[in-house]
Amino acid sequence: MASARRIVVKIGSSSLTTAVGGLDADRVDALVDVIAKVRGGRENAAKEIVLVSSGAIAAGLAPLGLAKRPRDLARQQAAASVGQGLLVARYTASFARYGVRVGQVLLTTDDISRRAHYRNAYRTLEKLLAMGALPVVNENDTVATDEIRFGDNDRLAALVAHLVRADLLVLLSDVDGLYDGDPRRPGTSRIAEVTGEADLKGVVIGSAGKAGVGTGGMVTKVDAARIAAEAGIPVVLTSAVHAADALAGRPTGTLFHPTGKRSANRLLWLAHASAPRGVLHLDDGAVTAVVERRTSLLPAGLTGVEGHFVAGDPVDLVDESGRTVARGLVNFDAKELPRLLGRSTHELAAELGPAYEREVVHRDDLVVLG
Ligand SMILES: Nc1ncnc2c1ncn2[C@@H]1O[C@H](COP(=O)(O)OP(=O)(O)O)[C@@H](O)[C@H]1O
Ligand SMILES: N[C@@H](CCC(=O)OP(=O)(O)O)C(=O)O
Repeated sequence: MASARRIVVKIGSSSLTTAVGGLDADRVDALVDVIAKVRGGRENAAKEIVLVSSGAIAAGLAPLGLAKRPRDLARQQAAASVGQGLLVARYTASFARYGVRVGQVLLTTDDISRRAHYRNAYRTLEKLLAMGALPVVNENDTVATDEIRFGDNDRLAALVAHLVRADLLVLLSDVDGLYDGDPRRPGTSRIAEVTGEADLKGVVIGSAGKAGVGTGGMVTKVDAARIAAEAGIPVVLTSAVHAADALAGRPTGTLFHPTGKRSANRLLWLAHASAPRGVLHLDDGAVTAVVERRTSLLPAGLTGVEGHFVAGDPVDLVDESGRTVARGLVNFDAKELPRLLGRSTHELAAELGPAYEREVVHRDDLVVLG
């Protein structure tokens, strides 16, 4: 852990805002102090840090005269629009004390779920790091709709950690780790290490805390930890006041050990990040081919199509009982598919032209779901 060179740090709204709402400059500065110290100087930084920071909506509430987080998306987006500017201005000024430049990166689900966008996001983050800047990432709340929102930055942080091939993910919250029950109740204790699902058995994982500005509570943090651990990335979940320990690799909070191999999950993002835009129904033969033989999905094995998607969108592949067996990026628009159902690629190529010889979903763009 101490040797981790590239670290993604995620900080929650509850750790950046004051009790009465609005951005807490002192808490931002305290976090920046810790990050700037472990990162090292502007030249030859000892560690590369990507900061995933929540707090845009929370920071925008007071300036817009809102007493609490609004329920409707439009006002949340207005608050995020005002707050994101304030948040990044604050980080920029605070990191400037150490001569460190900040680069704002706002991501939508598309940026993580579509391959071309994914590569683009990767390139930008890599370049910022290579140029010695510190990326500050958030969801692009102002343009995201309910359907396409991550909604929580915990999972976004796990996907960013996977995207930049981080050595460590640090989730900072207002609670110093995962507890075996809601820590607001007496008699619960902190879990120091999680090595796999068995350690989470019987743990009561609850929703957001008292501050009322966080979104996911512990549920999304544990989900995020699972995603990262599955991708081979260790995760430390602790409170913002223990950030220095977490970043230095000293024991603190809850450590989630990696459960998967680092390279084995090239399409991890597809399974976890994408809101499927449609459903492809497969016959038994196609299910066996895709799930067991890991082949591409051809039109011959398709029995039905649902949804309004275009080529490149993520879709679910379901078996005859309606169970989702895989997810993939489809090569056709929804409206092209009905006439192709159950037909062989040779037949289609002869009838409609060589463009119709392609797979419905290529095996390189498929993840089989357990
Ligand atoms: N089992 C648990 N262990 C730790 N915290 C929990 C648990 N169940 C619920 N929580 C609550 O989750 C809160 C953290 O979530 P949230 O407020 O969304 O944080 P953030 O803004 O940092 O993302 C904690 O303050 C805690 O009250
Ligand atoms: N993108 C939102 C944050 C969403 C979120 O996950 O918040 P939190 O639970 O505080 O980490 C914002 O900046 O307000």
